[in-house]
Amino acid sequence: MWLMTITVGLVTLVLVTWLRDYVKRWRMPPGPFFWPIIGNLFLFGGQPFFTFIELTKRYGDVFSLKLGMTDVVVLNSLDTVREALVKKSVDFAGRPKTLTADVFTEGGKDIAFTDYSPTWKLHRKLFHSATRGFASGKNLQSNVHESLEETIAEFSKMEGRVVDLEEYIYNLVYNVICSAAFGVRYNMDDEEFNTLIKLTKDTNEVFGQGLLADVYPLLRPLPTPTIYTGKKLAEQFLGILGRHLEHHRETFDPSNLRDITDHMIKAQKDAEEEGIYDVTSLTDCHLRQTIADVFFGGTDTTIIVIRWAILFLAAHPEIQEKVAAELDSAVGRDRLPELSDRETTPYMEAAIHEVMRMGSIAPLSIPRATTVDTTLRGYQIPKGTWIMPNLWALHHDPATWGDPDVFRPERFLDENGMPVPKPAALMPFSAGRRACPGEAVAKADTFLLLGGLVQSFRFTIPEGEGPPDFSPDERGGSNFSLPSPYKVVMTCRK
Ligand code: HEM
Repeated sequence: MWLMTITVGLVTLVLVTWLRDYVKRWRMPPGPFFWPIIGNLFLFGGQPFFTFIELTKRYGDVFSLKLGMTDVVVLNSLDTVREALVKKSVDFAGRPKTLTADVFTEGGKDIAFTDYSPTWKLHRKLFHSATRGFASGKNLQSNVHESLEETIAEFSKMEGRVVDLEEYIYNLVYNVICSAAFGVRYNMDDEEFNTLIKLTKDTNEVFGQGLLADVYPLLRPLPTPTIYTGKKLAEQFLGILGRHLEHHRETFDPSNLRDITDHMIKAQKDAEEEGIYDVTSLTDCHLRQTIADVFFGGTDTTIIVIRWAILFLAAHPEIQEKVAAELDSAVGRDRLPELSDRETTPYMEAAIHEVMRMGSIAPLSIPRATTVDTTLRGYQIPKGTWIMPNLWALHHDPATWGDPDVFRPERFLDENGMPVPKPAALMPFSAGRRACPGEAVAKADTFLLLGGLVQSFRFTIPEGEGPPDFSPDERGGSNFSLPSPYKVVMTCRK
């Protein structure tokens, strides 16, 4: 009898919640039918940025879905993204509160996954000034050059062979990020280097697609093996970062800021001296979390950009030749490209824009959440609704780009080969209050790495292979648009 009562009670609760959600939906953007409990879960599988484009045909450029029992609003056009992220930037500046984020951010002490709050604002401000300072300083360039020289030597040994460069690019970029974050450049066989790489890859594997408890918060108290593994991974990773932070504090010299950690310590000290901040939000735990953001925000993204770039250039030899010829005339062949060369290499910059547009590395950005009850296009959006900007849709909209599936850097240049103002619809780093604060570092790294590689090698598709497939690999899921595994042949240009 009691089993029957519990079952009837639960079914009634589920139906009442479902009906209440349906009533709430009347004033929200339209969307497809959703089931009790699972909602539209199946529409989020695979590569949902494609599914969402299909859904715009029926529901328009802004629509509502249910991810389990969580409300999600998807933005599929420049207009809706700008209205939400730029015009109503505070209303849309939150992040969903998820168990995945809590496990890795020691309860929300980082920047990327923390909700909109005074502490987030403070840390973001410090991070922004630290990364800007680092991106314009001389250390970034010399760090990249050192790592690049090693990789160029290694690539030279593989001249003429058919190779998959994924692992090499991963190690190259990871090393560049390590030296940006805490000034250490590792040998490829260094134990700590390989531990860091393994921890990052394991973390992405275990948590890449999030936990069920993220969309069913009632499951949060359940101690699952995945959460246990995640906590262990986070502990080990943060332990290494913590030791580097400690060493930086002991050896800190304000007249020689070596890396982002030093820039952060300096920004922290300045903030303390100004005395206007709550020092309880300036702990080493926060700082360690910020450094972790550099890893999780900067590695995969930059690796994917370089991998897309090599694939697009190998598949378009005439464009690769133009990039190389411009580097030859602006830089020559006796030194690696430097940041000051960016001003005299507009074609290279245009090619990087085009890689970021066609590749759309973070196709759904990082989900936002509304901080208050708000409106969009006259529809109501309740506080706490998850917001997904479909950057892939913006970057592949035929109405904006004409021929979105063609790799054509010229679209960012005028008839004299000079840069045109950056189109508003190009936003690989998103927009508004939470737009990527690592943009300056990412652009500097990409220019130096790609410039050095194209200056040194000609990349070609192996003989006998047809044109490569540019559709993103399914392994990237909803988080990343990454190229499918591919091989190239390298010929030395020097
Ligand atoms: C090509 C490389 C990169 C791409 C395409 C990229 C893209 C993005 C995107 C789309 C977001 C979400 C912004 C939003 O919610 O509106 C983001 C956030 C973020 N990125 Fe990047 N990123 C890149 C490189 C980097 C690098 C190198 C760093 C660190 C040095 C970094 C650190 C962060 C952080 C900390 C956030 C969270 C910002 C916040 O929540 O306030 N990113 N990035």
